[in-house]
Amino acid sequence: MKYIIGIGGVTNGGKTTLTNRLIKAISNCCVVHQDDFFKVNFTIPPNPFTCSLCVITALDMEATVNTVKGWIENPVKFARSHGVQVTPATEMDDPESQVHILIVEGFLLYNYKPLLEFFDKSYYITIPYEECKLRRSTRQYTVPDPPGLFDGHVWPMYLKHRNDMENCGLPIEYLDGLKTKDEIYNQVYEDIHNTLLNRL
Ligand SMILES: Nc1ncnc2c1ncn2[C@@H]1O[C@H](COP(=O)(O)OP(=O)(O)O)[C@@H](O)[C@H]1O
Ligand SMILES: NC(=O)c1ccc[n+]([C@@H]2O[C@H](COP(=O)(O)O)[C@@H](O)[C@H]2O)c1
Repeated sequence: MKYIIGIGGVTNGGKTTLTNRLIKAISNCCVVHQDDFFKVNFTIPPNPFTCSLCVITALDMEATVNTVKGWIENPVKFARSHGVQVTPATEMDDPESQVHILIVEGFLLYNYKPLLEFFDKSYYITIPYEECKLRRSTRQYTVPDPPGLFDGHVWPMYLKHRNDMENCGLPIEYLDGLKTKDEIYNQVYEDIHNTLLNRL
């Protein structure tokens, strides 16, 4: 069995934090980080007024989809090539009975149609404006945000994409990013167990 879980959400909502805890706790679990598919030149500081950083065209989404397809084709090979240990299958095991999970994590997961069909679960972390601005102001990106980027580009783009996403047709499960890291992790871990892993 193969399941793909989306952890989407606002920048600095806690996607990476949650993902890192889940991959440690779940066996045979690989991850794809959308941030690894940026095709933007990060040596130039973004201009708050002409910035095109937080948009889908800043990302190589085709490559993201191909990476997901690579995992679907052979999760064991994918795991090995990404340094993830897989539980050894015995000769008696039916290969289909082994569970493999892929987490796809990123801020624009549900805004690219060709990716949508792959998700078995679609989580989305939200935090309010003030908290997001505060967390982003202390985050160390390759190129620091220039003054005005958050209000001029990052937050308006988030609102636009979130609005667009609501019509994507997926049953999105919203997570309150103001809860503690433990609370969010426990909520998602239990939900994954109850809805996916206990199906077997
Ligand atoms: N539930 C939480 N409560 C408070 N701070 C959090 C929580 N989750 C994450 N953080 C903090 O917010 C910042 C961004 O977290 P991160 O997981 O990198 O977010 P994202 O991947 O969504 O951009 C980090 O400093 C992290 O420690
Ligand atoms: N300035 C940089 O070096 C840089 C690099 C990669 C992503 N980003 C930002 O990261 C955000 C998405 O990633 P997070 O959801 O992990 O914050 C986007 O808002 C984008 O602006 C910035």
